[in-house]
Amino acid sequence: MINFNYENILKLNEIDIKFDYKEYYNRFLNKLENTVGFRKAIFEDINKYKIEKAEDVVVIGMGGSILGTETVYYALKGYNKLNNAYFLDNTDPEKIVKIINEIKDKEPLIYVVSKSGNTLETIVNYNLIKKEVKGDYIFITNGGKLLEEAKEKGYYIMNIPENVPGRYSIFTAVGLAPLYSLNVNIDRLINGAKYMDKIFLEEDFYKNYPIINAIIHYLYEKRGVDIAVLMSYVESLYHFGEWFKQLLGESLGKEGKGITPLLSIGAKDQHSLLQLYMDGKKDKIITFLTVEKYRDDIEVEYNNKIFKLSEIIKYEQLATEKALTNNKVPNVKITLEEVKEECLGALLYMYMLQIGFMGELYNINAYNQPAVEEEKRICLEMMMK
Ligand SMILES: O=P(O)(O)OC[C@H]1O[C@H](O)[C@H](O)[C@@H](O)[C@@H]1O
Repeated sequence: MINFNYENILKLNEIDIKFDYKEYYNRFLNKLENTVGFRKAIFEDINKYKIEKAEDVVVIGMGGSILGTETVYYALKGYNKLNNAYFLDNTDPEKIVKIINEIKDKEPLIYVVSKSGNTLETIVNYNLIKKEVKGDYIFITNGGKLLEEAKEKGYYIMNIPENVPGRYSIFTAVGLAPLYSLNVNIDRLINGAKYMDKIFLEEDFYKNYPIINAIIHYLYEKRGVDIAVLMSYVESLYHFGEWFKQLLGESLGKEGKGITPLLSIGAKDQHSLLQLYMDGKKDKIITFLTVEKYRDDIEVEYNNKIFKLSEIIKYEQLATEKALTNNKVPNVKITLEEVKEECLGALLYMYMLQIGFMGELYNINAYNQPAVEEEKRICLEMMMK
């Protein structure tokens, strides 16, 4: 289903991964049992999220309230029989007006997703949709202006467990309800997370993917390697990168600490950023994201030899990995069997566990984001002058 390979880290032998992690691990398990709910969420009865399916589904949200849903939808779109999704996840007028023009003659199912219920962009986009589009509404929110609106209008309301932070909430109503409406098999998504949970409980540290990847990144960051490059050789996982960016950046970027996420797509970025990775500052660790099997393939001739395109991109990934290792650039590799619900569920949950555990290693709160409030205050003062 999913494999994590860190042989190149062992080859470089620059860090001692025989790290005494048990105290941190037990503290993390305890936190997941008693204060942070994203692990408990995967064991909930998910039938409560199966509200209805719809040909056209609008999702209005920001950050953790929409990035996970986009990740799964765009990864599967075109291969699974999915319904039409329209994501209002920004305030770019060109993007939003285009979407409104696409849906104004349809009668979509509209999800308004916001844990706080007070996010500016989500309220603004809801106000636009309310004015321009006829449809049925489902609100997924715990409070604020949007909960008041939903109650006043009598809309269907779903809540998010208070102890599940937004960027860790894909396996709650936030992701599962809209994905069900879009015809994603959410049972298989959760099964993938449960598969990863078994790996997370693995006593053998060297097989515990999220823990060992956390320790590798932590020990390398201590050596000044504080940029985590996610280099995906699967373009349909582009939105996973956007989700990963928020999870890593917002969870660990505190108290002057943090690791900077940097997204790359292979093979393209071999022609744009590889020079920097190979011969620039040695401050990056590369995570390759690959698949055993692409869902499409085609034969092509090169230098009088016939290849499958999947063979070529795999040679390119392996060559990049080898060149980086030769140049002592640390790198690890995650390989999905293929892009399907189970593998996506396992991947998303692996990173929640990895980054949550890194919060334990750094002894910081990986679940809040106090620093984002200042911008909101300044923006509101400017807008309401
Ligand atoms: O779900 P909401 O309350 O609307 O929050 C949406 C997003 O905005 C906040 O400002 C935080 O930066 C994110 O962690 C959060 O996911």
